[in-house]
Amino acid sequence: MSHIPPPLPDVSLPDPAAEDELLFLRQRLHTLELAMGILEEGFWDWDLASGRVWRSPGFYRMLGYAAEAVPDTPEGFLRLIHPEDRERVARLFSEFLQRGQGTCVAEFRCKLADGRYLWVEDEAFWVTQGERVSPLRVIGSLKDVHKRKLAELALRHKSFQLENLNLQLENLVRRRTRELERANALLRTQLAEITRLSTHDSLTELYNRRKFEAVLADELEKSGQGLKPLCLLIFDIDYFKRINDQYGHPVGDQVLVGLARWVTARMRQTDTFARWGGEEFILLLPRTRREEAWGLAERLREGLAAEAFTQAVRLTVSMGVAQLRPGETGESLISRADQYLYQAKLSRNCSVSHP
Ligand SMILES: Nc1nc2c(ncn2[C@@H]2O[C@H](COP(=O)(O)OP(=O)(O)OP(=O)(O)O)[C@@H](O)[C@H]2O)c(=O)[nH]1
Repeated sequence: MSHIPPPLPDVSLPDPAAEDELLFLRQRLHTLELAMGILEEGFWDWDLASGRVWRSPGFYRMLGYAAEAVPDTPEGFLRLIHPEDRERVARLFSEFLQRGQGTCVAEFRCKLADGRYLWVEDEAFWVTQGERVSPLRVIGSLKDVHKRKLAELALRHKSFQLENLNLQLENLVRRRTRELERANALLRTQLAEITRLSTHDSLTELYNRRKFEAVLADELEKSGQGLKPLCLLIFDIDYFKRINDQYGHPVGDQVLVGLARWVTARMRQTDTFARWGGEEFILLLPRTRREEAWGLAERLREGLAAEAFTQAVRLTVSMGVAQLRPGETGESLISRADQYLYQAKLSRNCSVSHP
């Protein structure tokens, strides 16, 4: 190994004890020099008085330079530090020098002889000698931390990527949740609308025939199949076709809506009002005798005839009124009221009822 120095030449001293001590010291120094030659780590020793830096063989081996290729000054080494790290390291080192004691550790990239860069860790110490208070030298070690540093950087990069992915994922989840909430709200609205349409007439917003029949079945039960009075009133607008023909279908629609609102406003809470079809409407009057139902039919008929609907449209209605007979079915009750309506239609603008 060319870097291992030969032992120092023997120098004879007159005092045998001093000679023994010198021999012992020479051997230790030689051991130290051998160790320096073997160690992988690099060592350096800066003598502040001369300004020169000594570096160990391991130092040059690590960086691949011949000893004479790196000037033996701190600046000579500073030039090998990666430009992106140089200022930081120089600042750290200068602060350390100003402190005049302690240690300083820095990690940076160092340029190798083949042009590549190696991550190293440089640790510097102040050295005082003997009784002297002011330090004379600064020494340090240089370690190859390239693999560890690359793994650390790769890990940092991965964790950065992960954080980014996490953020993207969170954003995606937030966006999807918002979309789902919107879709759910839309579905709820649509479902409510479908439910409403299954029970309501879309033009007048009254109950439709289906819902009315369900209510009728309930009320039949409640009436004890006719033991308690229950009346049904069917009415139909007279000559409604003429209104459509004269004012147009949209006005006809508005008239139907106006009539529905007008009657609804005059109903009792227990009554059920529905559009039976076309310009035909139906009213269910629980706990109501035929005479009362008849009175109501007449009041509605007269009131409607006196009312001016949209575009001052005037109309009359014909009514059929029937009270549930004991044991009678809902179908039969409707059919009877319809027959009375048919009879009313013979003269129009009147109500017909039979016991
Ligand atoms: N605008 C509008 N017209 C409707 C609607 N449903 C049914 N009609 C109309 O109602 C009219 C019913 O005509 P008809 O059955 O001849 O009865 P009418 O003209 O009222 O005569 P009578 O009932 O015999 O007095 C038709 O012209 C239908 O087009 C609706 O939702 N909107």
